[in-house]
Amino acid sequence: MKILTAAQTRALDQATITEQGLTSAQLMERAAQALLFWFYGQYGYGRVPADTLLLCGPGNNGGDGLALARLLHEANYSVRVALLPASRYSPDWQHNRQRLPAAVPVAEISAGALPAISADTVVVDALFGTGLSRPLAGLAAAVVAHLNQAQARVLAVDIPSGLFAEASQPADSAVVRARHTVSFGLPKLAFLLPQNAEFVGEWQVEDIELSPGFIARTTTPWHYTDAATMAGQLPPRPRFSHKGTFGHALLLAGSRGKMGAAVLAAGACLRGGVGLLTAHIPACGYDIFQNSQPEAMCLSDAQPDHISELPNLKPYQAVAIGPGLGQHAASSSVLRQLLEAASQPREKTGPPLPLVLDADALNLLGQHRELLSLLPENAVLTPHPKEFERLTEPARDDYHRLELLRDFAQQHRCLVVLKGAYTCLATPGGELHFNSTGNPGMATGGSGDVLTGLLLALRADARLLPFEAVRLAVYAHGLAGDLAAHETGEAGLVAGDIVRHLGPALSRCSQRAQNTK
Ligand SMILES: NC(=O)C1=CN([C@@H]2O[C@H](COP(=O)(O)OP(=O)(O)OC[C@H]3O[C@@H](n4cnc5c(N)ncnc54)[C@H](O)[C@@H]3O)[C@@H](O)[C@H]2O)[C@@H](O)CC1
Ligand SMILES: Nc1ncnc2c1ncn2[C@@H]1O[C@H](COP(=O)(O)OP(=O)(O)O)[C@@H](O)[C@H]1O
Ligand SMILES: [K+]
Repeated sequence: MKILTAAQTRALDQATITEQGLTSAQLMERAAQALLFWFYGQYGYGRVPADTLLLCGPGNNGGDGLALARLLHEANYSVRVALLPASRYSPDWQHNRQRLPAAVPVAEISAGALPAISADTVVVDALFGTGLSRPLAGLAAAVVAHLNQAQARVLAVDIPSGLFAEASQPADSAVVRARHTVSFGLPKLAFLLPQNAEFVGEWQVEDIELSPGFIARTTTPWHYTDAATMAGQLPPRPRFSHKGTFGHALLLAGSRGKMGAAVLAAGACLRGGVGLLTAHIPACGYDIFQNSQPEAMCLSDAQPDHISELPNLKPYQAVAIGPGLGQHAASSSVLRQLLEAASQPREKTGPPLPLVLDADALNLLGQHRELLSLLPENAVLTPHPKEFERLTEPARDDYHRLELLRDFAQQHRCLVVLKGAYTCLATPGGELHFNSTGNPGMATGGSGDVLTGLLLALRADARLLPFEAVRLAVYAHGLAGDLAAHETGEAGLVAGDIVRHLGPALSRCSQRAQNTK
């Protein structure tokens, strides 16, 4: 799914109207219907809130609010409307103002007459949408401050008023703190960034049949990976496949006290469908590893507590390094040797050895930035924001972090997975793909190691292109976390639960096998 700018969204609106032979008021009616269904979903038919206040601005966002007020009134909700005065109202605002039944109380807001809002009022914020051209000031800002201090349940129409759709607003600007946001057609970039969570609340996107042709023709660096994007992305395992078909992966992981990271990553790699897995681990971890992962092979390092040797890479189709590695100088030297070996072409024409770098491998890269020039094309790096900062610089805000991310992936021709809620995958071509799956239960030690193992499995599978493998791993990892949380609850979720649910998560992304019997 694409994410468009506010300007592109306006053009999409226009294209939909032209292509489908609609009036703009008819499109607005679709938006209002979607909002009405949100109310039905929340309150059912019989349990309507005692007091619903619609705050309506002068543009089409306010027009949506006016249309919704009519629909709610017709559905026997007790509604009242407060209008923000302006010198100009949009034509569809005027149309819906006229259609509002006289029985609905309408008041004009002024500094001395702000609408009454109690903690029990359900407030629809239809002040400003994607037409916001500057931070809110004056009366609009006063209304927002009044609303925010009332602590009422707020539903924002399209986007919380005062929030820019794809940039930071100046600090201390007035922005509505919504509990819910219902948007139309496509998500907005602002919804995906931690700095906006306090304003956006829970968000959802309702389909109002916006022009698919226009969306397909419109270019954007931003994408949202949802279930529809991922359907059928994992190829079926051919009937006559054998373990060589899915690649032999090498995992370099673990140190004394952190063997669990190696075990979790290995488990995820095996559940990710790899053909063969070899783990190279410090000698202290040999028994632990062999006992917990009998399906994997194990190479023991000469050093007891950390990795100091790089195995011969010839047998392997992909290598991951980092989980639980520690930052010993000898392990740092192994990382350097690995990058040097991987930056040499394997065969004359073949792609470079697929690499996945995580955790301490990233911290070591941050300490030795000269190694970045050795990264082979399409190497996968999986930093969380702190690890990413060590590779680049502190970000001013979440939008700046996205810029740094995009630049880094383009400059080093690698795939960077910036982890968190809505994990963002940056490609060498400058695209940013935000992931839709996952939950706060995954904010627990070892979740990232599981992702590394799954990435390793899918990068070893030669049937998947590098970008496809990484996007699939990120999505399936989050989905496995969601399936696990269903069983354990979020607080009770541990990383091993994610491993156990990788199989079902991948199945949901798989194509049905055809002609394989
Ligand atoms: N395809 C879509 O996305 C659809 C959008 N619709 C609605 O239309 C909205 C966009 O409507 P508009 O383009 O009319 O924009 P808005 O409703 O956001 O308002 C724009 C108006 O507010 C003024 N304005 C902007 N910033 C201001 C500020 N800081 N202080 C005071 N006034 C300010 C502008 O000069 C303009 O008059 C969407 O957010 C959505 O709610 C729906 O009606 C139908 C479908
Ligand atoms: N709130 C959240 N919502 C969705 N996914 C999350 C959330 N918190 C963490 N995750 C996921 O869990 C993983 C955590 O990785 P990481 O920070 O490396 O943890 P660790 O080092 O403990 O393994 C990442 O894939 C991240 O996207
Ligand atoms: K709004």
